[in-house]
Amino acid sequence: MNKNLSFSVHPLTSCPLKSFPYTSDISSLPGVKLSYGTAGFRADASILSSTVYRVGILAALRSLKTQSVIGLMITASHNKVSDNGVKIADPSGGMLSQNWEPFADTLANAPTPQDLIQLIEEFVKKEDISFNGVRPAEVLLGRDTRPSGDALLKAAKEGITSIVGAVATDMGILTTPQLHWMVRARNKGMKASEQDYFEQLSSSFRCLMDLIPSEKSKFNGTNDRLVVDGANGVGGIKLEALQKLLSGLIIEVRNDGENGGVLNEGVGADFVQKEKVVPYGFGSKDVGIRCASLDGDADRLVYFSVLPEGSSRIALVDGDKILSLFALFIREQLSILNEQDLKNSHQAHLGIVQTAYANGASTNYLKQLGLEVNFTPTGVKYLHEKAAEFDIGIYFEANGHGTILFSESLVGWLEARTKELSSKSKGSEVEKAALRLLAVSKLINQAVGDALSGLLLVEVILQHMGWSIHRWNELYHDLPSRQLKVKVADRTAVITANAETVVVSPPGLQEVVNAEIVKYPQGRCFVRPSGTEDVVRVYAEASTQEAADSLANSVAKLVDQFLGSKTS
Ligand SMILES: CC(=O)N[C@H]1[C@@H](OP(=O)(O)O)O[C@H](CO)[C@@H](O)[C@@H]1O
Ligand SMILES: [Mg+2]
Repeated sequence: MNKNLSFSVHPLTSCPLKSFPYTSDISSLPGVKLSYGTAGFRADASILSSTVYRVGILAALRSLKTQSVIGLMITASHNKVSDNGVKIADPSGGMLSQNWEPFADTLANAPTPQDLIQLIEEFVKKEDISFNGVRPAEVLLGRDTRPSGDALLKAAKEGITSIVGAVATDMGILTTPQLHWMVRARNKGMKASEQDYFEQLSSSFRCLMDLIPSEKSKFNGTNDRLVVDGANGVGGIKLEALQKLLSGLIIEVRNDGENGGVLNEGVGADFVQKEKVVPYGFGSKDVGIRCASLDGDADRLVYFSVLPEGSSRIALVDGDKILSLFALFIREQLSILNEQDLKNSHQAHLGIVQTAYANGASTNYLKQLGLEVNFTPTGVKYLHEKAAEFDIGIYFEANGHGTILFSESLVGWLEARTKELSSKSKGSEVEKAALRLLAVSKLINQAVGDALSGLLLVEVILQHMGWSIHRWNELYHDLPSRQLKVKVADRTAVITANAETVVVSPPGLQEVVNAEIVKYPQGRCFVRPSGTEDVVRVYAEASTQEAADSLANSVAKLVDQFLGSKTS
């Protein structure tokens, strides 16, 4: 392999690239084609260095194009420890702009260094990226606790600094949401260190705790205790650091990676949500206690309590229920403001965003509260984009990834109004509601779903309501559901519409699925190609578990008939 291919400056773009130390290790693996999906690039860590190197180049170009700080996170989230991945945080702290994803794909899959150089030159020209007289590129780097992180970090740094003048700043081992938070903070000219993150979360948590109505807080010694499964990843370590700044909450972290546990193996939010059993380290001693589980990079959060019968079964409190709890609290504060504050010219609009995987019972519950519920395709980027359309937009995937977005205009109004009220109506209900909303906007990560900030918000709302996890879980009862994966010859043959609830191609499939659904009371079922695995997913819901299983199985058979089994 040509290890240090020198590059001559292109006459048209004057693209001052230096060298290409990582020739493509992907091209030597026939059949491997990477695609920048909802989770960036993910694969076995041993084949990723050239990809991460190339994403380093991409991040530096993105920084030049936007004239802002960009983030590059090395993680494979809830996947196994031998996997790794890489994704980019845009200037807002959100996901990489969707119109750069095709470039990311071609860059990652370019077979030779020459192809790579040509692609970059063409893209730089097309996007009109300038190298002269502009702010040099700056990329913040983060990685999770995976052992492969160090080597991939080195590849990323080399990719970034192959663009002349570009600066790569290593922020260390972080949760994914911490890195996104830092990118957003840097671009807003705010303090952006890890300590600043911890201080913002802990001070807004304290503020919300201080605003709990005294008659509502029925918590006693047992109820301020929370046990957290850290998935043997980065989240548990960070939570242990964060909790030193908190009072009024006792957190015990298990599976923090210190005692030989393997990342995501029998632990973590993905395992708990999918398997609906206790993670390793939990059992009959925990019956009735409030427990939470983070995923490997701490951007997903679910709660659970261990059931008395057996000791491995749990009552799962998933992302839909976290969303419902948040929606109730926000709605309560907004109605105080909208109804009682005569000066409130800002009648704030609250919107809820879910995907088709949200349990139908949660959607019904939210609609019964009078809330507007919107649906988007699966993938955080779609939910986030939709939620940003509201004054306050709450989004969650059932798997526990979500957050609450506040519009800048609402935050500006709340800041001004709380100042005004603090001199004229100090201690009034209206002032408290405005202060609470402002504190939530600072506590909950505005860049991306964040298990640590989500956890603190859940905890303070439960204390505000005086609720146990059982009371919370009783908000509504989930409809029985079943998810299946079908391996087909070509999953891209499945094309969907209406937020992935209707199959438009292959023709005729939706009609036969509909004919199945009508056989089941409260039946709902949809079919979509996964964005992260080479499978077609089938989701079914019905009034009993047997019916949901039977509906899912029949539809999986239909998918198989229409699309043909995978031959390998
Ligand atoms: C049913 C399901 O859980 N789908 C997950 C999964 O996407 P798929 O496109 O379904 O593979 O991974 C995504 C990225 O982590 C996550 O956003 C999404 O919720
Ligand atoms: Mg994750």
